[in-house]
Amino acid sequence: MPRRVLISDALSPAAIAIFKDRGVEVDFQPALGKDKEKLASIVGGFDGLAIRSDTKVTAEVLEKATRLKVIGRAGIGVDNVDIAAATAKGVIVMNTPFGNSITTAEHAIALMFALARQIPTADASTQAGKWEKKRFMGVEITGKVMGLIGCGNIGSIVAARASGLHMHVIAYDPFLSPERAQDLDVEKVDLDSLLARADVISLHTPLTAQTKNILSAATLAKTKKGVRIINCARGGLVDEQALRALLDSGHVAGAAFDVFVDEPAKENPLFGHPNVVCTPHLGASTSEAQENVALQIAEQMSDYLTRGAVSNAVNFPSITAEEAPKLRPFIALSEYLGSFAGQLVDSGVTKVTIIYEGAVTELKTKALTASVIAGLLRPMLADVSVVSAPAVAKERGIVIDEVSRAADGDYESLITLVVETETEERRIAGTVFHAGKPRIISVNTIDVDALIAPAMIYVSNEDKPGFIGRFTSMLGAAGINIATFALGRDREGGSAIALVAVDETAPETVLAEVKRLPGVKEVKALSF
Ligand SMILES: NC(=O)C1=CN([C@@H]2O[C@H](COP(=O)(O)OP(=O)(O)OC[C@H]3O[C@@H](n4cnc5c(N)ncnc54)[C@H](O)[C@@H]3O)[C@@H](O)[C@H]2O)C=CC1
Ligand SMILES: O=C(O)C(=O)COP(=O)(O)O
Repeated sequence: MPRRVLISDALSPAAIAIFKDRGVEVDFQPALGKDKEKLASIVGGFDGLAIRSDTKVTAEVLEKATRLKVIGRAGIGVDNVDIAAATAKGVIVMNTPFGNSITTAEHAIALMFALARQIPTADASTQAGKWEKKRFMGVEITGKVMGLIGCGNIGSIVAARASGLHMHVIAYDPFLSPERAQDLDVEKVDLDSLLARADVISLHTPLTAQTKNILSAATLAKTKKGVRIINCARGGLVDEQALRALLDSGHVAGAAFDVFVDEPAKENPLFGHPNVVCTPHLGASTSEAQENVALQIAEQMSDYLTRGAVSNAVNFPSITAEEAPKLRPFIALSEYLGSFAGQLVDSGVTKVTIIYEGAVTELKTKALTASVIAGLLRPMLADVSVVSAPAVAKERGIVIDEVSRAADGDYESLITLVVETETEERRIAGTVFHAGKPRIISVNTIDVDALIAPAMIYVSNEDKPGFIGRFTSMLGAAGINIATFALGRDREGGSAIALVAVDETAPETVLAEVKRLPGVKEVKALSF
């Protein structure tokens, strides 16, 4: 069935051609994002949803998105997507982290000049025929201190532009390394010194619990008199009421805002002040940036939907189109290992250790770990997916440990899964042979060689003569056909296991009969 993508925001039409070229059907409804009800009513028919900031992908929308596999944000901020709800549903959320950063940095600089020379009000006054030359006394930018809150992609471009304008750039960003600060010719400072020293403050962080109201009444009070404040990042970083009060008192000389707590902003505490310049979330709105982000998101989404490649996902590790086919059999193996263990354990899982050995360590083991966890949880939680599994496991307090080491046995690649519960430990290992078929090669340290089949029976027993004959006769008598039969034991007369692929699922009554055979310790029907 062809993949279908809904574009619910004003993306550049360049995206449509890319989707079509890659064999993905597109429904382009650029105004749909503003209509939550309509979006929810049709989203169920699509595998992909391409958006900008107008579309709010809430838990309610996701609830209806039964077929959705990927949300693509043509831009940077994904705060309009309920990532936790998307992850819980196994939906990949990807963005284009660089496509509009230059454009947004340029908007911050444009706003700085608009404030410094009062260009919007001077323009309005001049065109009204007033010629108020004396009213519009500006300030020079050269030699002033630019204080950046957040110095990531956009902040660092603003830093370079500001340095080019002969400003002294200081930055508050706890994640900015001293080496990177030096490369950028930026002085790394703490928030209080930035507030005390900056003539212009420009915000470039995402909106998080830590950054919400980072400029609050208390922090704004520590700013230098005459400061100018620019927000091209996200509404909510600045307390709008508190800023208005300081504009009114004359402490803050000007504010230029592109983003607001409530968008679209029809009313706002900042509106109407003579020293405020506002734009309607235009930071990313240049033809160059829009072309960039539309092309990029269409490529990324098509690559995922048609080839399994994941790039720039905020809730899943990246996988290139070249890696995807190599990874696929190992993803299947990982899910089988997890599912096998999940079907064997009887009590709550507390810890999962996944040991990767040999060539498989070169692959994206994060994706494999996610697959193991999805397989492990699926017998207990119906709709867990590779995307949602790590978050679900974390929520349940399951400790996940990943170990990678060189091969030291017969296999080029080996994955061993150790699952601990309050009462037991299970250890299952598997590999992928050249033909790409996953195989189980040991269970609880007993060697075996079994291909995985949709229906299997697992038996652990004492290694005593007569068991196999009785067991297979029992299956025969119940009309259960054996497809393959794999055996293993630790030593003669010790512990043994049987992994039997059968043509149909063995009923409980038959399993109970097998359990009563002498020497049988455990019997389970497995389905994959
Ligand atoms: N107005 C518009 O149209 C646009 C707005 N944006 C917004 O700009 C913001 C920044 O984007 P990028 O630079 O691409 O993101 P980025 O992730 O590259 O940089 C963000 C920086 O903020 C820093 N940071 C995080 N928490 C912090 C904290 N508590 N205090 C100080 N610094 C902190 C991070 O360490 C990072 O260096 C995002 O919110 C994005 O959504 C992006 C594009 C267009
Ligand atoms: O990329 C971002 O984070 C933006 O805020 C740009 O938003 P937009 O795509 O213009 O609605």
